[in-house]
Amino acid sequence: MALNGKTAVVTGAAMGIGRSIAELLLQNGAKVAILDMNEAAGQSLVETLNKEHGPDRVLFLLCNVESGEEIKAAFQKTVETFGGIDILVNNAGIFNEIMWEKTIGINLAGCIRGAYLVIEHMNKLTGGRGGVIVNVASIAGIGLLSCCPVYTATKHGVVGFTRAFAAASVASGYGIRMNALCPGFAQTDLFSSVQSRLGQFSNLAGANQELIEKLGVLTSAEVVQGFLELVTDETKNGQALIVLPKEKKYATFPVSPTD
Ligand SMILES: NC(=O)C1=CN([C@@H]2O[C@H](COP(=O)(O)OP(=O)(O)OC[C@H]3O[C@@H](n4cnc5c(N)ncnc54)[C@H](O)[C@@H]3O)[C@@H](O)[C@H]2O)C=CC1
Ligand SMILES: CC/C=C\C[C@H](O)/C=C/C=C\C=C\C=C\C(=O)[C@@H](O)C/C=C\CCC(=O)O
Repeated sequence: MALNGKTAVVTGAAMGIGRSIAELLLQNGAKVAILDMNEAAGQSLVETLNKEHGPDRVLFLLCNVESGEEIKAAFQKTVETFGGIDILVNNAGIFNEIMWEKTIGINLAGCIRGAYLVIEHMNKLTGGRGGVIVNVASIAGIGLLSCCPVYTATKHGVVGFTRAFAAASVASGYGIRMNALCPGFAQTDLFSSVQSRLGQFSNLAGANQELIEKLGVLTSAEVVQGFLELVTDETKNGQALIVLPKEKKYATFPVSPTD
């Protein structure tokens, strides 16, 4: 899929990894709707991006991905403004083992909510032109982080949802691809606040620090290397792309646990 002239929606894009994804899409000729619950940061980013990329290519929409109504309204506004939705990036996420139900509601349910609500705009069976969804998971969606079982569970959930949705979309003829981006640690506000948001297993903060030192820390700009491949390469569907400071690789899964 060539990006020039396409429309993308990126959740949680006012800062961090989502912001870098929105910037990359704009640099490649797409129009971008930035959805976020941080209005001040979102508005300020749009002003900056309008100056860099010219007017009428970027839109900020206040949206909490915990609300299906707000996501639905944001998608509708995007369609009215840009004429459709070709790309959805479910990026909004939090790290909070204390408020663990909220973590599930945003990281996993938010991603499912976005995907199910964008189907009506993309589904080829109902007049849509198809599209691609990228879910920002984590390598905690492939391996484990013992200091944060809930965060790990949400990201494993996102990877499982991605693989099953991708297969279901092919089997149903929707024309919608879905892939997961699985970065290691990245220097963002979420990463900086981890220590204060560990809950039940905050005693394992030291082990986590050792893992951070072993794996290294990415910049947001490095994280999004590989993102373009998941969007543009039409052969990529149901894939989980791991991004670490020194390598990028696709996760491999057993064909079937019963084989
Ligand atoms: N920073 C890291 O080490 C890694 C982060 N990730 C994932 O990347 C994604 C982005 O994380 P970061 O950029 O690090 O976080 P961040 O905290 O820097 O940015 C997150 C953005 O999402 C927005 N947001 C949070 N909750 C929201 C909600 N309910 N509705 C709408 N917007 C909401 C925030 O306002 C913020 O603009 C998350 O899904 C995270 O789990 C994955 C791997 C590594
Ligand atoms: C603390 C969370 C910070 C940012 C969130 C984020 O999504 C980043 C995750 C980055 C790393 C995930 C690491 C996964 C590691 C593995 O897969 C394990 O196999 C590594 C082996 C042992 C770790 C044991 C432990 O966690 O104590």
